[in-house]
Amino acid sequence: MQNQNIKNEIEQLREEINRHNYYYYVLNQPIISDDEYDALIRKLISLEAQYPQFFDENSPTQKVGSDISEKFEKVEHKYRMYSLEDAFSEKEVIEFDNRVKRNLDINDCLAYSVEPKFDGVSVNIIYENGKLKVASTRGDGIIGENITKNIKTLKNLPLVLIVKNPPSFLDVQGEVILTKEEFKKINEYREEIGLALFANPRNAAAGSLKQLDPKETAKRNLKVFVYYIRGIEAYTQPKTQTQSLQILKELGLPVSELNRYCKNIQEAIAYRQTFLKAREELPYEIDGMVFKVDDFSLQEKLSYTSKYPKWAIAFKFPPMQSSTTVEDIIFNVGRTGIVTPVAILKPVKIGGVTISRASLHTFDELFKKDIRIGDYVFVQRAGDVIPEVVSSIPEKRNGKEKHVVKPTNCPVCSSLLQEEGAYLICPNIDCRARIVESLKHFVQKNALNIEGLGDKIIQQLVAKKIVQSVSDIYKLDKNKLLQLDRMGEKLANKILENIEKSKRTTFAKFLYALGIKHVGEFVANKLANNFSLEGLMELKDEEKLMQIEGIGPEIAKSVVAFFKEQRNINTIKNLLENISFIDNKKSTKLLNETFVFTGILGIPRSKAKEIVENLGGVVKDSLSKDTNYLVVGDEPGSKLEKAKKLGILIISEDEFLKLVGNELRD
Ligand SMILES: NC(=O)c1ccc[n+]([C@@H]2O[C@H](COP(=O)([O-])OP(=O)(O)OC[C@H]3O[C@@H](n4cnc5c(N)ncnc54)[C@H](O)[C@@H]3O)[C@@H](O)[C@H]2O)c1
Ligand SMILES: [Zn+2]
Repeated sequence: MQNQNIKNEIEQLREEINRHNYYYYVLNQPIISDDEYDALIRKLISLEAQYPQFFDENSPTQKVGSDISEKFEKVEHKYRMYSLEDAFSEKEVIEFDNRVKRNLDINDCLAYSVEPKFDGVSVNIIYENGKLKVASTRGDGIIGENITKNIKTLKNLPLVLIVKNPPSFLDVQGEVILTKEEFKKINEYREEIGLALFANPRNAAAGSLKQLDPKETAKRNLKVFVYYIRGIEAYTQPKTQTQSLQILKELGLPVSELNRYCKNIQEAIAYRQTFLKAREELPYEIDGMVFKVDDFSLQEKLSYTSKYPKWAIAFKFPPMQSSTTVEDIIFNVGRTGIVTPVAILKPVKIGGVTISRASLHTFDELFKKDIRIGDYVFVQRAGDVIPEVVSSIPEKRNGKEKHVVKPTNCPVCSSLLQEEGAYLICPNIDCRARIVESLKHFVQKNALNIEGLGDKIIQQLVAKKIVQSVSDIYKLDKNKLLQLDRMGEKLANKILENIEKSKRTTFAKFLYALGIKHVGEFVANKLANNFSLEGLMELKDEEKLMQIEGIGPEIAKSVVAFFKEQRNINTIKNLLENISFIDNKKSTKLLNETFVFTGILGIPRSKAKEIVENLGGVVKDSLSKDTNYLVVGDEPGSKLEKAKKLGILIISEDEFLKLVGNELRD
């Protein structure tokens, strides 16, 4: 009886996973997040291992998920296409390394080719006598779909190999991907015309690649990276994965710059570690690093399971996306009066952080995305920005979900709200919510950095009318602070000390702290570099502002309007009774010098960038002839070699800090 129950459970799991495979691979519209899917797979793997009597070669644990639709002509692969085994912890990876060594009966270290695991669509591409002949999708691994016409629209893939004697036959595998930016654009467009949104760039890439009309594919700006040579004739035969990647590069095919040969598993793990944060700055998604046993003769000995090579493992990153339910949608009044809908979520862990609210940006977006209270949604976190709701999952509705109604009055001060373009605005400058938000912004780390003045304290200060404008912060004293709940001597002293410290700041930080609409840190720096405070107050129109690169009409308009408002001028004057600027004038120490960074630095990259920009320099992501300095941290990437070739000045982090001098003192 017990066995019957287990069998049922296994079968139900298989059925459920197959259903999700269909949503994911064929429709490109998953209804659960990848981590939920991975959990189902893991559960099934463990049950199947425990109860081998229920083995089934058709189980989704034994086969790659098939993306075969009825839309395209079929192609039989010359070489079978596999998936990859996953690992989620260092322990699992070490186990893998040990298992491989055991199977090979060796004790020495194993060298690996470590490569980014692109989160895209697997494709097989065949060149004959240097010409692109056929391209196909993975399909079920044995038979794929012919997407040659679509692949030919990819701009970074050569149709002809430009080497003197190209191989007579070349069979490669790679990944078609979409940049994060392009993904956003596609979803914005779909939102506009009322189509279901893609949950992530991978699904969007798959949807874009498998368009019946190649012209549609061409519009999507897809890219491909190749990572396997599966067959090559009349050309150098690679003996290792590292050599294969070199040959691919030499043939002019797009190969990732992030691939690296690592002489043992520790080095491989350490290299992957450097991408935990760095991946957020890459223009496309990678969801892990693939470790491949480098030596082909060893690969051959290890061979394959029915689903993946036994010589490779994907060491995944914690996912940045998950799904959860919307428990409520509330209206938040920002410091500029803009009212935004915010989703209150059933708490969910994403990339190690618990998320319980997510922005919905504007009401237009909320309605277009059709997010309802009670909905299941995909939620995404990127870097330090506020998490956002990507899309709802209508398949999971039960009919009890509630639509949101646009408010007519400010939820805080009850003023009648006004429509301004895409925005809904509380026009009351004295609205308590606006003051609270202005204060929160003002004391932020990147603004005037007044630690200790937390949200709860600010709310009390405003509710008790002790503070009614940002400049009132400088009128605070111990007596006033001690009127607040949960305020002790010690905290009060600390806050006053920090307020004192904030009185010396840079002009750029001051401008940013004012909370002018559309003026973030970047624009504040630009303004500070080009204008004095008087200059900004004297602006008659937008023209002068718009001559500055990076400042468009909308920003310019908002800046001019801000300095025209007498209330704001008064606030500035009151603030300047206490605040003075250091480095008020733009430093020209590094004027127009170009910097590129590589490897891990002791200080955050953002900080290094800020320092350079404050001194008039420029930071770029990639090297060119015009680069002046390459700053090298620990474990530098391929940029180091390239810089040597280009004859660029290479300096260490210490040298860099010396070069920028005092700028680091906070
Ligand atoms: N949310 C859902 O409903 C759902 C459903 C099905 C699958 N999925 C997701 O898809 C995963 C399974 O998909 P999969 O079988 O394609 O496996 P995978 O995406 O986890 O890994 C295998 C693939 O990685 C790709 N890859 C990228 N870079 C590579 C490199 N440098 N070298 C080699 N291969 C590289 C290849 O295309 C290969 O096929 C699941 O773990 C899950 O995250 C989600
Ligand atoms: Zn209001």
